[in-house]
Amino acid sequence: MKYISLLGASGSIGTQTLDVIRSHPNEFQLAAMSIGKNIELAGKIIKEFTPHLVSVANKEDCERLRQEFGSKVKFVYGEEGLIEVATYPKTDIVVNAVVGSVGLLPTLQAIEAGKTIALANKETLVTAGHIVMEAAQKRGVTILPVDSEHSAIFQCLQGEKKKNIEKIILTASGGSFRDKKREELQNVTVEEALRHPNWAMGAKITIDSATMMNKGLEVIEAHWLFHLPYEQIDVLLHKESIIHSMVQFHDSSVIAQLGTPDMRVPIQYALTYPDRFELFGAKKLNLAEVGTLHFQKVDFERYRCLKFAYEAGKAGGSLPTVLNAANEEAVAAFLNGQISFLAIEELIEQALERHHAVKQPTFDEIREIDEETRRYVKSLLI
Ligand SMILES: NC(=O)C1=CN([C@@H]2O[C@H](COP(=O)(O)OP(=O)(O)OC[C@H]3O[C@@H](n4cnc5c(N)ncnc54)[C@H](OP(=O)(O)O)[C@@H]3O)[C@@H](O)[C@H]2O)C=CC1
Ligand SMILES: CC(=O)[C@@H](O)[C@H](O)COP(=O)(O)O
Ligand SMILES: [Mn+2]
Repeated sequence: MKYISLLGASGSIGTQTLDVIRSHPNEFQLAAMSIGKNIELAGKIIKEFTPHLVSVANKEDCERLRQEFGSKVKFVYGEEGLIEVATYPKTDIVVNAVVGSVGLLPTLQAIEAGKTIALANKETLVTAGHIVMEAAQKRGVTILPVDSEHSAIFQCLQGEKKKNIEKIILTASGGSFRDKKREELQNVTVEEALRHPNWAMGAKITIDSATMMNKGLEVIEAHWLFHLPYEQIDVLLHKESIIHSMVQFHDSSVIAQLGTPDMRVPIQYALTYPDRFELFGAKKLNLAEVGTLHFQKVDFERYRCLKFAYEAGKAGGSLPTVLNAANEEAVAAFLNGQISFLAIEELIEQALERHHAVKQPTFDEIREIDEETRRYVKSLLI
């Protein structure tokens, strides 16, 4: 039996992780979980999975749940609550499926506690990759990728030597506006931006896919996970999201991982690794039915956020922290109807341009820069 702590249980990755746990009751048990504000769903999950420990975002919701469930479950809240879930003694694997850089501290604490990490929360590695990877290495902790592209690369690299890699190729769907030219993006709506062609995901990542910042964050995530320089990380447009990513080796052989778009595959792989279990209800890939796959070079002027991410990643230091924090605030402002779609990239560009980079930021410096960047972007909205 593997005991699981699930951070972000009420989200898109969180609920799909619960699907995986539900279908393998003899292998997995939900020991602890966190949700943000979705108390109604929290109640349902508690009744079905009976975790021992539950964290919510605020004190009021924590009190409400205590009254409803009594002392059968321990309820905690806020950042301390997230840390308690991430370090729960009985837990073997922490699935980090919260959205945003709020995932950083619980990840670091889980590493300190020696937990295996199944990481969906890409913002953690973008904002503080050097700290997270160093901590994991020192503590001998494994970080298993959940993001579909990184899981694909991880699967392609099983049994391979790093020295033989020519490059990795992250595939990108192009997001909701992949068929639109840049000049057609002036007046696009939130509703249109939230219609991803291939994946049903949380709101923030769906907007990131539309701006292609998602791919930018993934490039930085791949740099840290696979210890590769940015020159060995390529992005290729592939609108069907059937090839989840590929590795090209020096002998010119290319290994790809394919499948119908279903996040339960990489989630389950992280939980069963190095084994594989049956994935109940999965739609098996039938290439004869699919017929044709499409590929296209990325235009960095069309997708400026991807360019910013490569630049910030290569420059390193505190720039990825600024990129991430500015993006989180800009996307939230777009989702709230405060700014236009194209203003997202303008705000990020402004935040990056004014920042005086710190070379090897400490955890405290990252926190400070993250908060300061958010204040700056918010000040531009007024
Ligand atoms: N969805 C997908 O298919 C994929 C997602 N990812 C990555 O996985 C992560 C999660 O994405 P996704 O599941 O789509 O996101 P969702 O928005 O669907 O879910 C986010 C989860 O985080 C919780 N949460 C949000 N803010 C806070 C906070 N301040 N404190 C504590 N909990 C919080 C939410 O709680 P509540 O809703 O209760 O408020 C929810 O449980 C992201 O980093 C994303 O980039 C990567 C690959 C694919
Ligand atoms: C499912 C997943 O991993 C997402 O990150 C997905 O990659 C989004 O698709 P695009 O960013 O390629 O549009
Ligand atoms: Mn992805």
